[in-house]
Amino acid sequence: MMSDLSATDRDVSRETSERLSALEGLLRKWNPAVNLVSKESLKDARTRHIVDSQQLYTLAPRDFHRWVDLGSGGGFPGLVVAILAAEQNPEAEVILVESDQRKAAFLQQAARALGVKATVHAERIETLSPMKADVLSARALAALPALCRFAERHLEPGGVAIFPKGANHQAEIAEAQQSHDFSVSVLPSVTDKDAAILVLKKIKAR
Ligand SMILES: C[S@@+](CC[C@H](N)C(=O)[O-])C[C@H]1O[C@@H](n2cnc3c(N)ncnc32)[C@H](O)[C@@H]1O
Repeated sequence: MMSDLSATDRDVSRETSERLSALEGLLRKWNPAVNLVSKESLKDARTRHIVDSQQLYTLAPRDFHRWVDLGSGGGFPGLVVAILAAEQNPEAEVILVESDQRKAAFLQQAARALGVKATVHAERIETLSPMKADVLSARALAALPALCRFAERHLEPGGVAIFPKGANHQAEIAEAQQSHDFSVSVLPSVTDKDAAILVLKKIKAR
């Protein structure tokens, strides 16, 4: 595990830092009942979930209008994005999509308790009408070809997709290039030396 003292963690206001800590508290409280994240990952929740999500925010345009996080689970990265946007881009919309009703209830209640704006869609991505996002994210949801299909439907032309991926990311890129054209930047993760963050633009089916 690499350092959790990334620049992203230092450069937030006290209120934002308190909200991030409160999210960690809510995660620990709800996790035994709802299984939001693996029990093992809670030992290092700040790095594994919060800092891991914060680093994605820094890769998006600062003045994004609508960020859609697909398969948000316990709120990673979606709730962290909503917390950071409350300070840095308060007019922006943050939309979380989560089909598991209990997890969606957690997301709704957590956003309210944290005092941040987030819209939760408790339904399957496949049944949503096009979301017109200018930033789309998904962590641990699906392989890259499937994420590209979601992006085709939900990302505006000119938008950016941010997908954190594991050690297998190069193979996933090669597979996705069979079905889609896109530009991709492969960036290192500050929380896991084997992981990468893929930033895709101009995603189009071949
Ligand atoms: C492995 S979890 C990852 C959760 C979170 N993004 C994270 O990284 O901690 C994947 C989540 O996506 C949700 N999910 C899976 N398929 C979905 C779909 N088709 N539509 C909406 N949510 C979906 C699951 O319920 C689950 O909470």
